[in-house]
Amino acid sequence: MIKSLRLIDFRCFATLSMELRDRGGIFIGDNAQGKTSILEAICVLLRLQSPRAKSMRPLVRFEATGAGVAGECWEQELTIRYGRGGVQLGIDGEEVSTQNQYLAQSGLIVWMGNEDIELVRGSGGIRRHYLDFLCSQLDLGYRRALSRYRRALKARNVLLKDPVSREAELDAYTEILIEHGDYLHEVRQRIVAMLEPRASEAQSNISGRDEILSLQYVAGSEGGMREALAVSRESERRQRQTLVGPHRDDVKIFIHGMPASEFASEGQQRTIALALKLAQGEAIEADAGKVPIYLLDDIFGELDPSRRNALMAHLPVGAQKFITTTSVDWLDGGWGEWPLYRVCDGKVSKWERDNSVE
Ligand SMILES: Nc1ncnc2c1ncn2[C@@H]1O[C@H](COP(=O)(O)OP(=O)(O)OP(=O)(O)O)[C@@H](O)[C@H]1O
Repeated sequence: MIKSLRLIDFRCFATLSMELRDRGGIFIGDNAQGKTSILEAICVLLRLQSPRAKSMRPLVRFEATGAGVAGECWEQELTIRYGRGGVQLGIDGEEVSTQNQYLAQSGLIVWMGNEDIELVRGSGGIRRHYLDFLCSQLDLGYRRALSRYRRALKARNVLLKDPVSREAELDAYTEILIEHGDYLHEVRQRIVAMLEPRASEAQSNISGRDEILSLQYVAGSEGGMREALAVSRESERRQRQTLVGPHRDDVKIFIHGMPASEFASEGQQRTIALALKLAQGEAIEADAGKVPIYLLDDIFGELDPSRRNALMAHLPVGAQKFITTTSVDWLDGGWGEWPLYRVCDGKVSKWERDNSVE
């Protein structure tokens, strides 16, 4: 659970300091007021990663030179400072030297956003990103393996493009790809196997129908990295790039045995995306033994009332959940027990219930 959040020069917030409740809360406001930025800050604080920025730089308030995020999470004080000297991480006032050390203690999350529909109809890269975010929360070695794999892949592709053959160097990078590629493959395969039954059940629950969802992990390195690289050696020389490995993995999604990207309606695709995220939360709980925090960024507008209510009913009761929305009308008066906040122009105040029909 996150008990408090403090921001300095983060996105549109010059400063923000707020206590958070165990249940979570609903942040209500017009567009471009700062709602998503609050959820983003929680995501950064817990996972050192923003769902919409590749680096920390865009998170710094326009006029400022650095940004800070801090909060009490699972009884520890987490701090992140970002400025000219880079990123500084702290837990309970002690500086933490590596991101992995910080992430091992920080906390787990599920992010749900409007763009999640791309999990179903977008490219394989989007599904790999979804898997990477989940796998790195469940496997401590995953992030390191992924970053070493990516670096070796990049270097190897440069060598393959070089007209001068540099076999010894190529072989050295091949070994790194094999070591980390097989590791990534094993973790992804295990996690997809955990996801499938959970996603399938969530799909039936949210749709309220017998919609059969199935997943298939398609490895980009059939038969293991060493064999796959040996088989593709001639083709990769011709095409001048590494053709096999986890960077080519995908997760195929089927509804009633048919590819969901081609056969599912938009509403079904949104439901599948939600089911994948609910499955993510359950997999985290089963594997890590911790209930993740759920961050739901403005997803209710696109769902019909029955799917909205089904989603609310299937979010784990004991989990802390933070939701952003432009209006609470869809809650249908069911907001009685939710802490409600108004977000306006980079400031947060208590939502006055009398305003709820604005
Ligand atoms: N680095 C930054 N510094 C200052 N302001 C920023 C920065 N990055 C984004 N903003 C601005 O912060 C404001 C709030 O953005 P945010 O995405 O949090 O809004 P929101 O309330 O979630 O809006 P919506 O409902 O449209 O999703 C926007 O006006 C955005 O342009």
